[in-house]
Amino acid sequence: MTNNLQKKERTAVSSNPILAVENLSKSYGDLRILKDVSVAIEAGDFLVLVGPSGCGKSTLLGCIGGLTEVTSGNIQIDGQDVTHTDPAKRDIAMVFQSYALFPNMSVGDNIGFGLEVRKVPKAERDKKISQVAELLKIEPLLDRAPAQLSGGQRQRVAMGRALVRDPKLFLFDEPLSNLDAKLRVTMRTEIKRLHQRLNASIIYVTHDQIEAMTLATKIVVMKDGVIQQVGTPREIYDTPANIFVADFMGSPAMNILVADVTMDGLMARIEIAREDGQEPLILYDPNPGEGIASRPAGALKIGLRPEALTDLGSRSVNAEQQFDCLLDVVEPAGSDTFAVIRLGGTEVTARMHGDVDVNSGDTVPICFDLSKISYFDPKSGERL
Ligand SMILES: Nc1ncnc2c1ncn2[C@@H]1O[C@H](COP(=O)(O)OP(=O)(O)OP(=O)(O)O)[C@@H](O)[C@H]1O
Repeated sequence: MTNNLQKKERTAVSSNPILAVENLSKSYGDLRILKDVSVAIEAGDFLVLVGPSGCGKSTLLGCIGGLTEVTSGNIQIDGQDVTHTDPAKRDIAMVFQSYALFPNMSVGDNIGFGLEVRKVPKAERDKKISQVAELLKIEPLLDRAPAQLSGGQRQRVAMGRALVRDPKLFLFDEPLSNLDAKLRVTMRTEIKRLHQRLNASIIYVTHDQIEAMTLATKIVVMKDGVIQQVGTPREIYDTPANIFVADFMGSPAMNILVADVTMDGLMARIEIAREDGQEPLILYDPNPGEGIASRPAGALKIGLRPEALTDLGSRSVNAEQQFDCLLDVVEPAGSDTFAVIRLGGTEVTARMHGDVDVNSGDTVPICFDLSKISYFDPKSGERL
């Protein structure tokens, strides 16, 4: 049962997908880069592939785009098998990190190039170019050369070149990574707005988990060429499939600590060791779920997001689950203040309101909100 559930969580099954990748593997010699990857999206989905550097995101995108030949498996776009189809015949448009604009062509010609290659008549081409330029707010730039543009403007032109084609599928490979932090956030919002307006089907690669959370309708988390979890941003954040996902998605990361978990009536009693001979922390989870209720008592790993450890009076916390904790380090971050506490043999992060007056070395009451606690197998790291 658990295995089936996990399997279901790790593949996205869809009845009428615009893209379906089935059992895809890619190797270079003996090096297995993608291992039996299956994923599908509906038209209008914004799928973000996220994972650490080298996990195979770009390779997967390359296979979908036809730039990388697959070793085994199958790729369908809108019901057509394109596994071995030439990239130009897949009805997709790609936007890369490097933008790859033609330096000797004007912005307008860059945007229209794909249409010209497809022998679209000039009048129709010009109409589409100006529509896209209006959409991206780059009309005044159409006669300029790429060298005369800022990074953000180049990024828009690269997007314009993709948008003008109106393809079945857009592929984006880290399109914002060359931009400075502020512009990244602005462009992120613009891409999201564009997606909402056009309802385009997008596959987007990033190693930035905030970009993934903010843009995606569906996230695929990868590690070492294997899909770890497929889900909405909320599912991935609230119910990570394993400790890797829990740790990778969210900033600061989810606190993972060792605890002794026993059933006490219908509640789970969670005992967390403290340092310096202090009494252990005893917490109660009223809704531990069948997976925990039916397990023998023993040590588990539990996951609590920083916002589940908070100051009194903030958010909806149960004041009964409140303990004095020594704040090792306090890090004010404007709207939030983060505090590091030593618990369960590790350092955990509490997220407090930015206006609480606390300093490193203070001992203050911290409330534990267990409504979104995660339990993980201590050996495999899988969600229980
Ligand atoms: N042509 C190739 N020959 C051999 N190994 C390759 C080749 N292309 C990619 N790799 C390896 O495949 C793995 C996955 O690379 P890929 O670019 O897909 O990762 P990624 O998740 O997109 O990483 P990043 O976020 O750093 O771009 C890496 O270990 C890389 O070294």
